[in-house]
Amino acid sequence: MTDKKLGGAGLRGQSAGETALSTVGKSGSGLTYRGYDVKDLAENTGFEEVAYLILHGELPTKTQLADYQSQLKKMRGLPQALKEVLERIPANAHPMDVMRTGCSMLGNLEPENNFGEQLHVADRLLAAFPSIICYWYRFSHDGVRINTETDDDEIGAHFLHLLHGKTPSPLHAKVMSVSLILYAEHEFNASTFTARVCASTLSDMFSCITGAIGSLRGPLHGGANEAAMELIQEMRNEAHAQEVLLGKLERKEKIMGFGHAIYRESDPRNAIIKSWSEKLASETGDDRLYRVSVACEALMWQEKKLFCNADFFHASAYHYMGIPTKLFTPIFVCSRLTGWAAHVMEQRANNRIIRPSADYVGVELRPVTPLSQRK
Ligand SMILES: CC(=O)SCCNC(=O)CCNC(=O)[C@H](O)C(C)(C)COP(=O)(O)OP(=O)(O)OC[C@H]1O[C@@H](n2cnc3c(N)ncnc32)[C@H](O)[C@@H]1OP(=O)(O)O
Ligand SMILES: O=C([O-])CC(=O)C(=O)O
Repeated sequence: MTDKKLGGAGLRGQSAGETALSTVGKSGSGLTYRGYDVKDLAENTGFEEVAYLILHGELPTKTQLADYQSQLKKMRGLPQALKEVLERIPANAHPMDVMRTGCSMLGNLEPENNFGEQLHVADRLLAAFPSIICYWYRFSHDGVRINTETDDDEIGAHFLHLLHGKTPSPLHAKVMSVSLILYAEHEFNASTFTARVCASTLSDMFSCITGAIGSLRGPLHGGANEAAMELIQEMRNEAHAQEVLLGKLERKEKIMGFGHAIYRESDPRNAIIKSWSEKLASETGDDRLYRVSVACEALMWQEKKLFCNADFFHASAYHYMGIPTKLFTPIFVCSRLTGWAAHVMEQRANNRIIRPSADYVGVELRPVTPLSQRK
């Protein structure tokens, strides 16, 4: 991993624009949002404060935070037409497809009429995304039409409340808040870049976010937290974890939840979610998933110098809170929306259409053979 070549494929190592939103892997600070270290934010703030910071530029005062939370709480309801669409999506649909459709449908019902509405649209999506995914999940899996308007101040607690039908414990509410903070923003990652490319054509916010959801869906990006869960749930103990991983490495399979396009030695979000996963493991009294995850981390470093990215310990943490695996990546959407929307706004504020060039490697110029003569 240390002699990695930058540049070339995947635009790796090339700057594709400027941002004032975050730094990733800058020496001395693993990850910062608008100048604050993510560790500092995870220890000392809640997700709504971070969402406000990312979208507005500064942390809110106490009054601003209270106003923001009460404003978001009022925006959790879903229009009837959107609920009807969600009810028609089958239980075996991919939940990221549900998010994509839900976002797109809301854009039909409540379009962004002009860019002056961009912050309102971001807030609306922030409030509505947990409602969209949980309304669909509870209807398609449990046959119930839930009321999506809870009184929880925090989005993470609200999500768990909708999912489980009861107010979560303080520990679970805290872990959700931390998790949403960790996933909120990450510079020019694939999904954010998708949003910015879409924004650069002067498209609307819903289109930018819908496209970003599509990019996040893949297992090389946001989908890795679900893939990591599928990997660890089969592992009986540490020795079995080693055996499974060595077999995969031997077969040159990718291990989901490891490695990163930018970080070279560690992902600063990992230590944070790992420590919360450990707390959840001791709370539940079943630490198998945590232990096998730690064994995977050690083995991957020993064998390949590959480290856990943000997704790996999220798998066990979410599982310990009773969250179905298929909802892991949609939670990422509920958080990353803040980064996406802020990047869309930043792109719009100093826009030039994003249109790189390509190196042509196809056939030389040739004449068209008339259809009757083609073999
Ligand atoms: C929140 C997030 O989106 S974080 C990322 C989530 N994605 C994953 O966890 C999926 C697994 N990881 C990966 O596929 C990759 O590490 C990525 C997509 C994250 C980064 O890709 P790249 O920048 O191309 O990786 P990088 O250049 O560092 O890879 C170097 C070598 O390590 C290997 N490698 C990288 N990650 C892994 C992995 N998880 N398992 C096995 N081998 C790996 C690559 O195959 C590559 O070897 P090669 O040159 O022989 O093919
Ligand atoms: O930055 C990346 O390439 C992927 C990532 O970790 C994120 O989007 O959080």
